[in-house]
Amino acid sequence: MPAQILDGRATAAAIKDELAGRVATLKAQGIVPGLGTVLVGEDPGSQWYVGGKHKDCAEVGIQSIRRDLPESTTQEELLEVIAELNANPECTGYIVQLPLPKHIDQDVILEAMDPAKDADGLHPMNLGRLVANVNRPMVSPLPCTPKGCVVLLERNGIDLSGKRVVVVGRGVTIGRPIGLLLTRRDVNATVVLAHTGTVDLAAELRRADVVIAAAGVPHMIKAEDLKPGAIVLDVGVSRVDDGSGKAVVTGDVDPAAADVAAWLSPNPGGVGPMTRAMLLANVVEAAERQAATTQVEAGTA
Ligand SMILES: Nc1nc(=O)c2c([nH]1)NC[C@@H]1CN(c3ccc(C(=O)N[C@@H](CCC(=O)O)C(=O)O)cc3)C=[N+]21
Repeated sequence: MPAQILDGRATAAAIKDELAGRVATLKAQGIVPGLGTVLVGEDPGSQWYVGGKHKDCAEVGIQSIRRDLPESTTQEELLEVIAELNANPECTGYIVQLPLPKHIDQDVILEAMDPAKDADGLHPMNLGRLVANVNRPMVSPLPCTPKGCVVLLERNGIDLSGKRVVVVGRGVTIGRPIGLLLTRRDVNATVVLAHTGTVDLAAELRRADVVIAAAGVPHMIKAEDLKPGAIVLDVGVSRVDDGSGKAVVTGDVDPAAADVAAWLSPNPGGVGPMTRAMLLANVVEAAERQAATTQVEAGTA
């Protein structure tokens, strides 16, 4: 029996409907959530992602603020834009689209953001709160892609308690943080973090109840490496030539995995839309935190 599909588009659409209601509640309290995006350079993929975020915002009633800067922007100039968004009251949360050009130090930029406005959950303070396990919606944001993976499984009724999860890839946006979410008591999975230095990845994959493929290597996860009945999340995104000179989005998982897995998140159509929905959720949560603080200060809580 072919794998059941973890439909990220449908799950994200349901979440966006719920968020639209929360945005309306905030607006009734006089708070308008606003997402800022900072894009440096002209990479078509990055431009497409940023455009998508603004469309998503419009759909749920979040205002959006866009800062598109040329490739030649210096680190100092970018830091000025960060300072402006930190101070801008209309911007309740923002993201800096990654990757940044090579002449800019990503860590310096992320650290300069106001952690309370970090819609991606990638500020070192917020990642630190995740490590310290003090990270709850009313405290600070979670990174969007890891959160999107966990919510996609949850909303499809998949319980990870006691399951052996193999994460492939150690990048900061997914591979590194996701194990911290999956090993919380409320999720309760056991996690192996595999990477390019892993000896015999196939052996690790064969023992995995759940595979989270986030390496960014097209079709590296083969059907024959999977345990029959595995749950497979295809997170990696690559753009490859389809043979006619057209670039198509390709995941890390060979499509033949659908014959072996019990559940499969397709790519596109799986974790990507969930990442976008979680960004919106982070913006709404940040505005809700702001609303709660304002009420406490006004003595109306
Ligand atoms: N600061 C920052 N935050 C990010 O969250 C971030 C980033 N930088 N840099 C790039 C990666 C990648 N990423 C995706 C978001 C949505 C889809 C997505 O929605 N994809 C659709 C369509 C794919 C297509 O057709 O191109 C899908 O999977 O169905 C994919 C990938 C966010 N990232």
